[in-house]
Amino acid sequence: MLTAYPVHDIRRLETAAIDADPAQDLMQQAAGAVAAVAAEELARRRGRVYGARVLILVGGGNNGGDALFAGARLARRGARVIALGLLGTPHPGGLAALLAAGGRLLDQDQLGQVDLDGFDLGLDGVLGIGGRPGLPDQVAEIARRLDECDVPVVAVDLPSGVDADTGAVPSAAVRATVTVSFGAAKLCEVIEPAKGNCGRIVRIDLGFRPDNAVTAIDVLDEVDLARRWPYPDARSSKYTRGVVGIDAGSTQYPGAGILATHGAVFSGAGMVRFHGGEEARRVLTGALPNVVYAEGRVQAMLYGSGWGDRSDGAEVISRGLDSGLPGVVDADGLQRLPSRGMSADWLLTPHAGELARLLGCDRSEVEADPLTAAHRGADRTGATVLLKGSTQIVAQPGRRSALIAVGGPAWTAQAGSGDVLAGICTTLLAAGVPAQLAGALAASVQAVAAASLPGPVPPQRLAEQVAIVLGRLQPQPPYEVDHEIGRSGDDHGAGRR
Ligand SMILES: NC(=O)C1=CN([C@@H]2O[C@H](COP(=O)(O)OP(=O)(O)OC[C@H]3O[C@@H](n4cnc5c(N)ncnc54)[C@H](O)[C@@H]3O)[C@@H](O)[C@H]2O)[C@@H](O)CC1
Ligand SMILES: Nc1ncnc2c1ncn2[C@@H]1O[C@H](COP(=O)(O)OP(=O)(O)O)[C@@H](O)[C@H]1O
Ligand SMILES: [K+]
Repeated sequence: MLTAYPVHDIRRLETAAIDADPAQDLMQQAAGAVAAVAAEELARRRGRVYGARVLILVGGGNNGGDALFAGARLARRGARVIALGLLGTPHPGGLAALLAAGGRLLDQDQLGQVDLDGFDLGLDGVLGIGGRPGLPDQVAEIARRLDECDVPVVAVDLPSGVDADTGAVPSAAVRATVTVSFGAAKLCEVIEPAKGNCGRIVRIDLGFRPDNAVTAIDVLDEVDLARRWPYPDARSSKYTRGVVGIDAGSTQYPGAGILATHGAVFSGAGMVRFHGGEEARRVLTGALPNVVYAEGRVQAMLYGSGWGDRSDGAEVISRGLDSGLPGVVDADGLQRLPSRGMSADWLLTPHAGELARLLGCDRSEVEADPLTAAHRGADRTGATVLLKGSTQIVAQPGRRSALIAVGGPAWTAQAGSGDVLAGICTTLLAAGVPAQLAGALAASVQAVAAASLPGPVPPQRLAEQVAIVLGRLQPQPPYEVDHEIGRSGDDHGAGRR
């Protein structure tokens, strides 16, 4: 699991690392790492560093200092390095090192002297964690031109212009080929759209020790998925595995109930009770005869997928809340949440458009800053929110931490995937997994299942793949091997030749 932090926590981790070893020179370590990554990039593209043309974009802070010291190292290896001083005064020590190594400094007025197309590599040292999102127009124009000319860019610590704290890209920002990130991961590395500006990420250990910051964002990987999934064991029964109740679909959208049921069954529900319409029942009876239609005990409920304009939706959800059981509200149910507020044990599964409607804002606002939107959704409703999309974020009401699920291929975004996902979420709630972890595990397993396939498949097939992936990931118990059994003792070996 990777943990990402907002800037104020990163500064705190940095201070602790410096206090622990005051003699270390973090800037030189950072510069050394940037130079090494830049050299690798140059070697890959043109065979060697010697003679390469390198442009450094230099801001007025320590980020520019890192870039200048890195540039000095490249200049000492024979690169022709030009630094463009863009914001404020360049770091004096870094500049002196670059000039001593044979590099040059140009200011913005001399930009006309350089042909951006002719550079083999750019180093982005405009802004680091001290940067406010956005770039002044002239800097934005240079960043845009480098991108247009396909000049590879190595970003120092983060791509300048992104919002390091949210992953938003409110206006212009550098698009990096590689980002050399120092110490701890920043939120912009793990949340779209900023994640897309980072390119490949190379993390450099500067001795920062992770801690349990209340604002930390945990990004799950396959190992976490396998470790945290509630696999049944010898003591399990269908009730400990969990009974899922599904009230989804409608005459207009019968498929949603069918797909949600596939999600619940193939993610390992102990039993599924289907409370949706007749059309869906007829299909399910043939496709999944294990599904039960009788009323009875359930341990978690799903509401809302494919409800359309169902008029009694708000009362149905309200009664579900009164029951004290955990529940999932998806799709059309999200517009029918009771005004008295929800419970953090409940999971809402909106995509950006649905969350925008809940918040009364534009979809673009949610897409531009999904982390903030997910937190607002949780605070506004009182429920846990799984915001779906290319970054799948699970936020809880009143908490600034969040979980991010494993990311999947973009083709997962298809009608019906959300219904399957809602069914998987409900299986996990029924098995007793808390809502935030349930949302993150469900979104992760769907993403891993999709990634394990060669290409797009319909959502019911994706649900089946979830079962295959869960089987593959299941940790094997550490069986004691009894070497005596089967060894050729007098009795056992008698019949063998
Ligand atoms: N503190 C440490 O221990 C280390 C810091 N390092 C580097 O230091 C960086 C942080 O340095 P700083 O705190 O100096 O911050 P930055 O280098 O990010 O720059 C901050 C400066 O830019 C200006 N500025 C911010 N946003 C702007 C915008 N949108 N438009 C125009 N000007 C803007 C600010 O007014 C300030 O002068 C890190 O990202 C990293 O690269 C590394 O050397 C490793 C160690
Ligand atoms: N660009 C993307 N890249 C990867 N996964 C995505 C992307 N967009 C959506 N997803 C995922 O695909 C699934 C489809 O969700 P959704 O759009 O809500 O489907 P539906 O419309 O059927 O409800 C979700 O798990 C979501 O997080
Ligand atoms: K930068």
